[in-house]
Amino acid sequence: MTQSPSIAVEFKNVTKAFGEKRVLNSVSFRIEQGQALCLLGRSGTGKSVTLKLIMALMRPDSGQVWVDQDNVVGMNEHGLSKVRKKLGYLFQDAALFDSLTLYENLSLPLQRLTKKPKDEIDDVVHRVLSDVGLGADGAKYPSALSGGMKKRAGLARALVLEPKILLADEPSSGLDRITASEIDELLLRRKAEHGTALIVVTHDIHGARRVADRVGVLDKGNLVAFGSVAQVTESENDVARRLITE
Ligand SMILES: Nc1ncnc2c1ncn2[C@@H]1O[C@H](COP(=O)(O)OP(=O)(O)OP(=O)(O)O)[C@@H](O)[C@H]1O
Repeated sequence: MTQSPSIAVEFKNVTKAFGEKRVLNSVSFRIEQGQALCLLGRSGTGKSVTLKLIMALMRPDSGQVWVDQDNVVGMNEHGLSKVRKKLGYLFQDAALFDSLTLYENLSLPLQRLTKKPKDEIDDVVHRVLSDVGLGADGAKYPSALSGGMKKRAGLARALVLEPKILLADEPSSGLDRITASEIDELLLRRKAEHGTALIVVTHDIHGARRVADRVGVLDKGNLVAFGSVAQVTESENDVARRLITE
């Protein structure tokens, strides 16, 4: 089976349970290349599980998970490592090695996963660091960074391999409103300048309203609303409407 070339991520009737608890119940949605999806929902509704299914860190019980041109369900490790090169992840804790400088944290994946020579790696790392406003901070260790700087460093780490699709799990959690807006700006700029698709799990409705082309609301295992901010604001589903207009 082939997939439309413009698809970034598509779920087709994805179901996932842990024991008796059905976390996702036949969930289907599609996000195109260059679009931003914000996933909203109360705590424990399967938002992080959705990201893990996209990364193929988990398998669904049934259904298909398409990433770009491939259904990752049932794919072997060789295929998955190719697909994962298209994905960047911004984790809640930024996932930086504390014993390495920022520069070393960013150059490591380039050394491991590409054949780029050292001077090219230097160029890429400097460019990505300055893209996120940390151009002068490459020699610092993560412990010397503020919360907002750490998030930006995590974003730089996620972008250094130039992914087509960026997954972000609560990129603005723990940040003040202004710093959170700066992260949103960086995400939007990445989308505009590189056509990167964004899938952002967030509790920050303010940010979601600015960033999202599409909003998906998960509740009790179901995708209860999916559409533009305006469409979800008019949704017949109470939870979705309340979440987006909070
Ligand atoms: N590996 C696992 N084993 C068992 N249960 C799990 C596992 N991963 C997630 N769950 C359960 O699945 C449900 C959804 O978890 P998930 O982390 O996706 O929630 P979430 O919507 O991201 O919540 P939050 O907003 O609090 O981060 C929770 O009940 C969680 O306990």
